[in-house]
Amino acid sequence: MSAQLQHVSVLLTEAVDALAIKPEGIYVDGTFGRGGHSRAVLARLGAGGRLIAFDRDPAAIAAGQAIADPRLELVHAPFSEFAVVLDRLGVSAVDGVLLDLGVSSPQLDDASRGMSFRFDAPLDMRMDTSRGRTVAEWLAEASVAEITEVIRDYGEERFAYAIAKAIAAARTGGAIATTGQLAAIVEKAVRTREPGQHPATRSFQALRIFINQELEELTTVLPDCVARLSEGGRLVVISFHSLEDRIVKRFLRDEARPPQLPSRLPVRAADLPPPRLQLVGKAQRPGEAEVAANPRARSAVMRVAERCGVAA
Ligand SMILES: C[S@@+](CC[C@H](N)C(=O)[O-])C[C@H]1O[C@@H](n2cnc3c(N)ncnc32)[C@H](O)[C@@H]1O
Repeated sequence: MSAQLQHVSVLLTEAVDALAIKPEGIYVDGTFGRGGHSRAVLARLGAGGRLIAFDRDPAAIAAGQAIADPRLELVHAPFSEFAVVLDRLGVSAVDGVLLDLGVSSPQLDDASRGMSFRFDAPLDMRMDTSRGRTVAEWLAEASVAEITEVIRDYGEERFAYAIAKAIAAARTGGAIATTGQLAAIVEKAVRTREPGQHPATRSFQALRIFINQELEELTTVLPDCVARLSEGGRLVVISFHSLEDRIVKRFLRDEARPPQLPSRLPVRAADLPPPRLQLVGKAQRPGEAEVAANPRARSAVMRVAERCGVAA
């Protein structure tokens, strides 16, 4: 791997500590990336432990082949297939799940992935390059209303409609095939610049989240993780933007809330199912030293919860 295409794991020690690893346990790393967290989990597992690591990016799975460890099972699949994959592997319960969401540095820094406006490259943005539509393909067909909705909802971009109209106007003259073309179109349509931020930042983030269905993936996997955690098992989630963190925060809060008694029905609190999770500590953010060493860590937020007693 070239020095440029490495990934520095965020909250590495904190996340692995939060998993409270039992040496003989079964763990899932839902986002293998370049395996920084996975290696640290393996280092704490005993000979009988097991780690199942997912990544939807074939390049991540290929990089992981370098780890020759019989305790590690690498799975090329989106983590929304968590339950199906665990069934296929004959695993009914696990002792911990880690999700380190979003994209890896190699995905952002490899120009050919088309995720960044820093390079001029084919407009792709898929994490899983083996399937699905590229952003260029989607932009060729989407309506102005659809493009507006994506850029507004996933990029929280004020100028979403102006950008969508500019995209629709530009494509009449030929396909928008490269990151450079898209960045130039967005730059002209955005009327007020945010200090220290490229005008295309929000639009690129929005299109990446949309094309990879990142929020749907997260919404699908969270309940499946809880359903498969053994008693005392930990769920550790690191998010990188407010849309993801909001989903994680609300999900954990709702799962940890004591059941609400219906006011007019004759139901006793003891008859209601207990909460499935309890929160472990508060949301944790990287310290100044970590952010100084790895600026991509600056927006990270880690939340941890533990599975409560599992009913027999
Ligand atoms: C932030 S990186 C993880 C880095 C990793 N923890 C490490 O230390 O090297 C996120 C990784 O998760 C993968 N990923 C993101 N969403 C995914 C999903 N829904 N299913 C499977 N993999 C996903 C990406 O392809 C990327 O490789």
